[in-house]
Amino acid sequence: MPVLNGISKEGNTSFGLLLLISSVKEEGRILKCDSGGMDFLDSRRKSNSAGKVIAVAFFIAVCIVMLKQVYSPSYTSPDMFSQHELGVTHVLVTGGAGYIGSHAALRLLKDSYRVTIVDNLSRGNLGAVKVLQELFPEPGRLQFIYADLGDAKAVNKIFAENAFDAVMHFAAVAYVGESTIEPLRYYHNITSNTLVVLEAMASHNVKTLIYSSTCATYGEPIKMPIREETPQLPINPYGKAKKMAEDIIIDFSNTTDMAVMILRYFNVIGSDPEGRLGEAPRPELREHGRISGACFDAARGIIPGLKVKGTDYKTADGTCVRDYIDVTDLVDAHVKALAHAKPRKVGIYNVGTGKGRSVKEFVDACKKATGVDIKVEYLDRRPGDYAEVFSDPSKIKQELSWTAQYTDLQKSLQIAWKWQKSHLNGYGHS
Ligand SMILES: O=c1ccn([C@@H]2O[C@H](COP(=O)(O)OP(=O)(O)O[C@H]3OC[C@@H](O)[C@H](O)[C@H]3O)[C@@H](O)[C@H]2O)c(=O)[nH]1
Repeated sequence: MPVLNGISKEGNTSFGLLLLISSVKEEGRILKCDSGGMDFLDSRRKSNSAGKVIAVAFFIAVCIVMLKQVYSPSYTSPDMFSQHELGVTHVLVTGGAGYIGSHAALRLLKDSYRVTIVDNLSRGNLGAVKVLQELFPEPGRLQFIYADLGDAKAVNKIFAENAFDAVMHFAAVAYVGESTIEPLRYYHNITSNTLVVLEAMASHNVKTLIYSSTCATYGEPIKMPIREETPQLPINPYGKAKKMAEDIIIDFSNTTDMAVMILRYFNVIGSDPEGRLGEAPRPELREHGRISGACFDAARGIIPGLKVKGTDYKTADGTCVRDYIDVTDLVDAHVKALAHAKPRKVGIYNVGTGKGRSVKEFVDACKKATGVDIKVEYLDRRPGDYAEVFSDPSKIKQELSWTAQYTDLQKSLQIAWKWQKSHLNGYGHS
């Protein structure tokens, strides 16, 4: 139960009752009281029948409270968010407890937006939300809602209770390797959940969407660098699910006056330069993890070494080439996209540095940034990987006046390393 462990570790009292929930499914509805709750009933049953009635009543009351907790904002009253405030944009950040979503929420809050985070905490961290809450405690700035986007009823309720001006839709599973093993999880979580978000937006008249897409939608183009017009021919379920979500968004937006921005991220690295947030992937998903997480885990001695997956690609040194974009630059692109979003328009932008670096180069930069001589093991290719992708970011530069500022890979890794070193258990224990 990763979610509940995460909650208990955070020691958040407002979530105390959720500890009775025994199963939280990533893409499903929640709620089934666990054996702990039933044992509690059993012991009452033995004593007397009056006790039994009280116990049952108590049990039902606990369940009702739990349901209320789950479907209500957990930090701030929804009333404060139910009205548009003149001149203040209220952004729904799905997946705002995750790595990129939390950095985006921080930037939006710094820029005086009101933010509602919706997250099912399956991959994100309540600890990241708590950091944001401590930074922005004023009423009406930030609320957190624990909910799953696969639950259309819950999503509709959230939209009905809040007056959103825009949606930044980050929430998604995002491991290429995992997507080849569990494709249905990816189509559900990425494609059908996007449908749920779009339907809720349509029902509640929310007209601006910034969508997190990926370079994985291009697959393995013959010509580099990748432009937005480069044909999208994804080769793994992750890329395909994101491409389908893009298609659905575009088709739907053509029938409405929605303002849509689709950002195709390249490989995101780094963390908040002020050290407040970082990348904290779930340890149990380590085998699917991204290169940055693996490098840091190896540098911290959490894993014995880094496994480089594939050395026989047709690239200069035989390892895959990627375009590493710092998360601070990425969230800046989101804020610019939000500012430039126009009704009846779909803007599609690559978000990358324009420079490709091999996995071997990445590992060298990571060794220098951490000062650790990371042990490296060379393995076979990982299913779903493409040899080389890097962006042509000229469209976003021209149209949104955005360019990557953090182009020194080692420096970005150094910033991230600082957070990693001081958060050995991610957001669990510092
Ligand atoms: O432990 C590892 C992890 C990764 N790698 C390699 O490092 C390269 C980059 O892999 P990552 O998993 O970090 O990133 P990917 O390129 O697969 O996808 C990433 O970028 C696009 C985003 O939209 C995706 O969400 C993100 O996962 C690949 O060649 C991969 O095989 C290793 O050699 N060892």
